[in-house]
Amino acid sequence: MQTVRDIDTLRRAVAELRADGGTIAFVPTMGALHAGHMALAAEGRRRAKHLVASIFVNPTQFAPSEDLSTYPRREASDARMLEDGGCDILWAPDVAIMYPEGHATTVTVAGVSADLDGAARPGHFAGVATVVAKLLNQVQPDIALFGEKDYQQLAVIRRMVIDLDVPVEIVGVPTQRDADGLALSSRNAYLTEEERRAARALPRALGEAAGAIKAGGDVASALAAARDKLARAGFDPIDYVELRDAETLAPLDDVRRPARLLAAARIGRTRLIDNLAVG
Ligand SMILES: Nc1ncnc2c1ncn2[C@@H]1O[C@H](COP(=O)(O)OP(=O)(O)OP(=O)(O)O)[C@@H](O)[C@H]1O
Ligand SMILES: CC(C)(CO)[C@@H](O)C(=O)[O-]
Ligand code: BAL
Repeated sequence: MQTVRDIDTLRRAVAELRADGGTIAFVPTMGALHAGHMALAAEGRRRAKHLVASIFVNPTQFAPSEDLSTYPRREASDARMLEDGGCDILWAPDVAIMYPEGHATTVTVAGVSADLDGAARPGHFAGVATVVAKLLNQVQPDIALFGEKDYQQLAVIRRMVIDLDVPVEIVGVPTQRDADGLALSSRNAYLTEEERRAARALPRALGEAAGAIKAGGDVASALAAARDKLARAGFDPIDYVELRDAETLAPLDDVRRPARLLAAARIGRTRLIDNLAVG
């Protein structure tokens, strides 16, 4: 695996892969890799001949009050994991390469970015959409893989790629979970042992709400019960627990269309998100 830190070298390395024939899969990450990221890499390898991954902790998607300065960084062990996962190129630019002096363009995706995490983290999805647009232009892959764990992010990127006519196929990969159901996330590393135990309530609350809704129960009561369970487990604040259209993320109060339960809540200093298909 070749680790690349500037755009000219990246373009040459990608051209060499192209010359070898076959398709290129791309997995963008912020590093601190775990089995969730490696599931994206494995799916990329299944679908394409070559694999490119990026590690870039993108400052523009963090609000000033967020955890940019403490976000886990461990590039050496990440690189070993990617190499073992069959990655050909690790694209690891620094901030001055991604956002050189004079950089002035922002991509905003209206509608699907507006609420949920868009409301809780103002500016977050503009930061994500801008850096993903840049990463896709830099790497120019055939397919790019994103986790369903960040479900709204996946919906924003799908919309952006359609709207900007980006010639790439976006592939969503199911959420990888620990044995007790908690979605794998780099931010789980912030949890104390006690918080980690309490955090199980998040997938369980969503599972119970999904079960109740599928059984024909009242949606508002199922969401209220989920919020209640999270509060009893010590989550505070609970940013949202919502039932949404699985594609547009528009609010829903029944499951006549494919629906998704989405939640975000804080336990101690750690904000966790999760989501589940309903029906
Ligand atoms: N548990 C998971 N299952 C599947 N995909 C995942 C999982 N966790 C992260 N991903 C995906 O990996 C990609 C990179 O995510 P990122 O580097 O932000 O990791 P993360 O664990 O989500 O970190 P964070 O704690 O910041 O949310 C994204 O497409 C994300 O959806
Ligand atoms: C897609 C992404 C790499 C953009 O910075 C990030 O939001 C992430 O890791 O999910
Ligand atoms: N996992 C999405 C990136 C973020 O939370 O900033």
